[in-house]
Amino acid sequence: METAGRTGRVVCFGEALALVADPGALDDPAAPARAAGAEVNVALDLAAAGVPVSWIGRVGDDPHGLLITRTLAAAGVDTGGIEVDPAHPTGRYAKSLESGVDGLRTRMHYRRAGSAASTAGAELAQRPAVRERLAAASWLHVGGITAAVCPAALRALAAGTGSVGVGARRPRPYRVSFDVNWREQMWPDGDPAVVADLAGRADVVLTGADEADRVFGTADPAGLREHLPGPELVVIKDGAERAVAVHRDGTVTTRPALAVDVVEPVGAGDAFAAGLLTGLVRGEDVGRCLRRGHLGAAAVLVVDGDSAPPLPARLLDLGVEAWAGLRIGPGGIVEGVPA
Ligand SMILES: O=C(O)C(=O)C[C@H](O)[C@H](O)CO
Repeated sequence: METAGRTGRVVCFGEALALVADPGALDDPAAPARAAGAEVNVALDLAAAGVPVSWIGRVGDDPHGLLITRTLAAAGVDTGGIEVDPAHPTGRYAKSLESGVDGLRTRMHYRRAGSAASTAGAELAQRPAVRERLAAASWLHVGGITAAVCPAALRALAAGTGSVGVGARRPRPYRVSFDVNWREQMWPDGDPAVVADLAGRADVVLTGADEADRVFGTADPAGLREHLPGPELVVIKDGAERAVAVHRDGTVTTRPALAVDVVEPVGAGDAFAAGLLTGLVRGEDVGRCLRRGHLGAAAVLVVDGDSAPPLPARLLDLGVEAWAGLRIGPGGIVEGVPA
């Protein structure tokens, strides 16, 4: 994928959330927390992999907004495109582990209604700090949560005024990656049309197999391509099994996932996206990019936070059998240590 003459910079746009450590403190706007939110996670994971990245969006003029901005900056993410909203708080969320029929599962508790992110309007796309960053970017990364929380801002980007936006005239000076991130509860009418439309305008689409079924009516690679003829690459993540990339000409690249002793899964999809983008930004072949996605996801699956640096890049070069023999746990590689 050519992004010649550009800096390799990725711009991530979405909702920042404060991940509050104690669910009982979720209503406290100063509760101890970590930086989270899908595109914030992607930005942190990209920065950890050494990819130049900016995060743009709105945070509240409150301790959590400051924490998120400082966390991003400390990780090396460009924060010059962040807007501070004096009138609305930063969104918050907490997670708890609860037992379900198939064992322990994560439950997420949100305080995001009326958040600073949700007030980002059409003017966001026109702000000089945003236009400058997009003008210099190789990639814009957004997703279905952005579409639900910041619809006006994303619509403006999708309108593609001039040379910037999800729907800007092609060839655009940068690629757009779109993570479907379907959240049923965020779409009261249950209609996935907006998300499907945005995905169709992107260059690279990431989707879980289950959400592909829900949003496009199929997770079958060929069938999905009929719904998404435009993107260069459609990546279907099939849980702990594999990731499948369907190229525009219909050819398919598949890479198995790693065996992982999962601690907590939130953020793994974002880490997969960051890994994939890391490879794509660097012009690597798609199989290697999928492996980078798995290495990123595995690193987040074994921590209770929502972002983490990817596992060592030397694992990318393992043969098929050595890769299949790896098992990753909280301390790193549990089985199948390569020489
Ligand atoms: O699940 C959601 O709706 C969120 O916005 C949280 C995201 O999953 C995010 O990745 C958590 O850090």
